[in-house]
Amino acid sequence: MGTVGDAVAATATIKEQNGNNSADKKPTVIFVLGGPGSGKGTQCANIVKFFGYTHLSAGDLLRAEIKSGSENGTMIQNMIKEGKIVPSEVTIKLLQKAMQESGNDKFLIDGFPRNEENRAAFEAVTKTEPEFVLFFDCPEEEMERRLLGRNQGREDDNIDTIRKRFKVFLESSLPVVEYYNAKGKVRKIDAGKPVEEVFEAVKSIFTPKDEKVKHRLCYLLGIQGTVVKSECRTWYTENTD
Ligand SMILES: Nc1ncnc2c1ncn2[C@@H]1O[C@H](COP(=O)(O)OP(=O)(O)OP(=O)(O)O)[C@@H](O)[C@H]1O
Ligand SMILES: Nc1ccn([C@@H]2O[C@H](COP(=O)(O)O)[C@@H](O)[C@H]2O)c(=O)n1
Ligand SMILES: [Mg+2]
Repeated sequence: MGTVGDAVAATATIKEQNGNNSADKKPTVIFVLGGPGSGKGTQCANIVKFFGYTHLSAGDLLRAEIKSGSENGTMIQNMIKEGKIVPSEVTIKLLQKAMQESGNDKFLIDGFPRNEENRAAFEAVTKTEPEFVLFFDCPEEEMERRLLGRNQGREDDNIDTIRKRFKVFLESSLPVVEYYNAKGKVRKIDAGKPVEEVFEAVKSIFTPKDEKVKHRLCYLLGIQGTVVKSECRTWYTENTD
């Protein structure tokens, strides 16, 4: 398992390769975490449509790296088959490249950071803290059912690797969620529900408070026949700064 020492070494290597980018404007980053099969990719696709973020899945980037025939391909493939976490240096380089190429400045980084080494190296290299962490909380039996039914030809969607991935999630990834929770940055979603219901909860996290007020007011004004104007005023006073 990677240590904080490894993370510092990875940071030094990436800095050497990238030069000093400290003058660059920092992007908005949201980390999307949750167990394997909790629905991170599914919900990120919805968030992209509604809120204009660029979705970067660390797992997808690693799988694309294998397909590209890169020198790291075999190592990455073996790690994924075993449900292990690829060294941060490799994953962060892929993330940084994808961020630069996107032309966007708002990112959903899905499935990263997966362990303490990922977290420390990303912050050290990019000097970027996430705006918040969207955490999909889902029972293990439900995640197992979803992964076994996913049918996308993923080499790690078999029961042996799934069990290894669950273990890594509990031992290495949950502590990262706890780290951000202690900083008040975690927005937890009950991800065991149907896709549409989960997205309703996600939307309310991404929708600014004044937008929520506007939507509610429009709703109340739309049914004015049954809801009197004074009730609208009371609601508005109670729900605005
Ligand atoms: N809320 C849901 N209810 C039922 N099925 C779902 C739900 N969300 C996603 N799924 C399905 O579960 C499977 C896994 O979803 P998804 O790929 O989004 O998970 P993930 O968290 O990205 O998983 P991984 O970490 O393995 O990449 C997919 O087949 C998807 O269609
Ligand atoms: N930060 C990460 C993210 C993923 N991996 C490896 O990829 C596998 C699949 O990831 P998904 O998010 O697509 O489920 C994962 O099990 C790891 O082997 C990684 O190393 N580091
Ligand atoms: Mg995914």
